[in-house]
Amino acid sequence: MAHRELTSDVSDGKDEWERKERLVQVMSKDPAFDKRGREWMTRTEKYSRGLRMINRMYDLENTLGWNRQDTTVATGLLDESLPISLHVTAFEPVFLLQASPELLDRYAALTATRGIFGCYLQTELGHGSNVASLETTATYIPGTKEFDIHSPTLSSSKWWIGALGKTATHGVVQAKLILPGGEDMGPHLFFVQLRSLETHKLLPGITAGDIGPKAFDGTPANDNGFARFNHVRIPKEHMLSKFAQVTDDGKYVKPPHAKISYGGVGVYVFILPTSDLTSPLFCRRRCCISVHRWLPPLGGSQQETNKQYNTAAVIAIRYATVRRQGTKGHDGLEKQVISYPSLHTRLLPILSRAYVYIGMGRALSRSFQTMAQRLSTGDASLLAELHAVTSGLKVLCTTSSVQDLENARRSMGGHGYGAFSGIGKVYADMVPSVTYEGENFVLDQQAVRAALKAFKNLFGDDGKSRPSSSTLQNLPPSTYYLRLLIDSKEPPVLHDASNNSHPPASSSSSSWNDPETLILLLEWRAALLVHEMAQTVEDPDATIYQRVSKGTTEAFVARRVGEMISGLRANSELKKQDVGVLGRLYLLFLQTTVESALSDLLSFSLLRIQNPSRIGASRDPTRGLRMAIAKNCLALLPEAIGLTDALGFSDWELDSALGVYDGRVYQALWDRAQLEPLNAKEVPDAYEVGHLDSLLFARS
Ligand SMILES: Cc1cc2nc3c(=O)[nH]c(=O)nc-3n(C[C@H](O)[C@H](O)[C@H](O)COP(=O)(O)OP(=O)(O)OC[C@H]3O[C@@H](n4cnc5c(N)ncnc54)[C@H](O)[C@@H]3O)c2cc1C
Repeated sequence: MAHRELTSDVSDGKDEWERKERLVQVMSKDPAFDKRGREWMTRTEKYSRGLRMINRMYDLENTLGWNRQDTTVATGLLDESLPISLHVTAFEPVFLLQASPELLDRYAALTATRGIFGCYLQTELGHGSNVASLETTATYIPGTKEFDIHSPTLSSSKWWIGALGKTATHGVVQAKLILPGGEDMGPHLFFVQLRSLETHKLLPGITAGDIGPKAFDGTPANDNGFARFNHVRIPKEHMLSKFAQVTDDGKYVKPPHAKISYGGVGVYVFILPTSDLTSPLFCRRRCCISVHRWLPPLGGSQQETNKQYNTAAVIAIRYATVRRQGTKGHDGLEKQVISYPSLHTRLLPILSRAYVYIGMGRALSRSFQTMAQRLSTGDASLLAELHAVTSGLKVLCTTSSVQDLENARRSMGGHGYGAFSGIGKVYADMVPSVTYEGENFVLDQQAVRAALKAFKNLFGDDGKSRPSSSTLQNLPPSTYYLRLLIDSKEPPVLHDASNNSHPPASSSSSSWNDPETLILLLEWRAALLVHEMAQTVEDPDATIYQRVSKGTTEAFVARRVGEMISGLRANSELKKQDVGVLGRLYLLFLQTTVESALSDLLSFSLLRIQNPSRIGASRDPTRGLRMAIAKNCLALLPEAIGLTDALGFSDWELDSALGVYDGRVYQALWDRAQLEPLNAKEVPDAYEVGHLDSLLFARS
């Protein structure tokens, strides 16, 4: 595989690839970004190191003349969650898009130059997903034209807020707006100064700090924090009032549209009236930010995001290729562990997902651009579609990446458990992604709600209406699968899954290698799941929400993968051989997605038992699929290293003894173990002070 051409393709073009190479050259040699020895640092040292890295990055921006995109990519190259990311991805966009012109005049420039450093304070000790029940209050006082920000209870303490613990000087606070007459208008956003710009001390009335270490010691350089407000006064202008406002005498001014939404560059912020806080729309801002982080090219390049996912594939496949274990062959060498089917059938699907999510990011990026253009002309018609898509994708991407990281780690045996494998740290940092920016099980409900709404729009509340042909033609990508439920002759009859006219799959081996068959199967599964949900919505079974969310999102993704496969043929930048390899990889994605959907496919009788009357033959209707996966993995095996190299990681970025480019993993492990502080002294201090001494003595 000619991975250089592919690298450029994966990196969103040659220019992006060259940008990344240029930045890696600089950063990997700069002592500020030296990763050696960080395993031994305390939490406090890691936090300080994080701040040093941010400072150095902006020094480099100035001295080397980096543009904003260079700095964004450089930030993405750092494999650490740093307080700056909250300033850039959460605080700044919300502030810029929702602050009044007067507030922008005073603070926009300071925000851009980090004269002030922000965080986003929504979650409280007592409430996360249920934003409508947040307790922090912002009471308007007409006499002084101020808001009084107050935390009335312990459970109203802001909690989990990234960069709040020790770093941020300002924050956007989500608080219930209380009018002078005591009327509660529900959560609104307020711009609050937290710390002095001279001394960095907390302002009067504010109690704040770091919430402490996180599970698996994840994101140690990020100071997720708590805060309580004791009647803190802020000027009236500090309400983020581009849309909803309060008049000087304390009257509420509603946003101009019932569900006003606003799109910005890179991150999309959606503002809703308070009555909508629990509606599906409320989640938009959060899930779109998630997708921004999770689907690579949305921010402009592959380097800045999602590399955690790709990291798992690269490290595990490189290691499995050099690791030998088992009986010796004719060449006198033990087998490469990647040659074991139980290993490569685990790892190659991870690689296929890494590639597919890069392509998905690109597709979604284009959709966001279209939406932004339409929004600028007042056309909000794409919002609901993108909301549906991003809700489901956030769940799908984060859930699968966390699982894949752990699978990749386990594939490396004992060495996978060592910190030097590089995967444990990534896992620890990534595992909360299933919780923040929309808890996945809560977001499932958003995806389901959107699917049910589309179903009802087509078939009516009773499921008996017949959609017009123009409605069908205009089905958006997120619900394209619903077309399958239409019987053109006898409207609105839904196909019976046992009807011979469908489903599309016969289980011959060729059909399992046909992308269109696999896509259709996934679309049928989505359509039947949504139909099932619509019939049983009053009495849902234990897992229907998760299955509908997953099923509909996977149908959407599968159709996009079909487009990626067609697009390969038209891609003149790629060599013919690479087109073939990528086609196989995408096919593997579809095959393994179908395999993971088998319980649904079998539930809906979408697969028929083979040779029902023949004794001695396989009766398993899924065997053909699993055989096709096994063969496809074998065919891809020689390409695995080329495909991982094409993801374009340097050793500095990976920071993994097991994933080193030259394959000298034992040397790398050995060298790193020598750095262990316990090894600094032949006889440890514990012996000198008597602990070890008495332990050994007791044994003898
Ligand atoms: C690393 C990290 C960084 C974060 N950074 C920030 C930040 O910068 N700013 C900020 O404001 N917040 C931040 N958060 C908080 C985050 O947004 C919340 O944790 C998240 O919204 C989930 O809320 P919760 O933790 O209260 O969980 P809960 O809402 O209490 O959920 C607990 C369980 O209940 C289930 N559940 C809840 N509601 C429903 C429902 N309606 N239906 C079915 N099941 C339900 C959930 O699925 C979950 O299993 C961060 C969190 C983490 C872990």
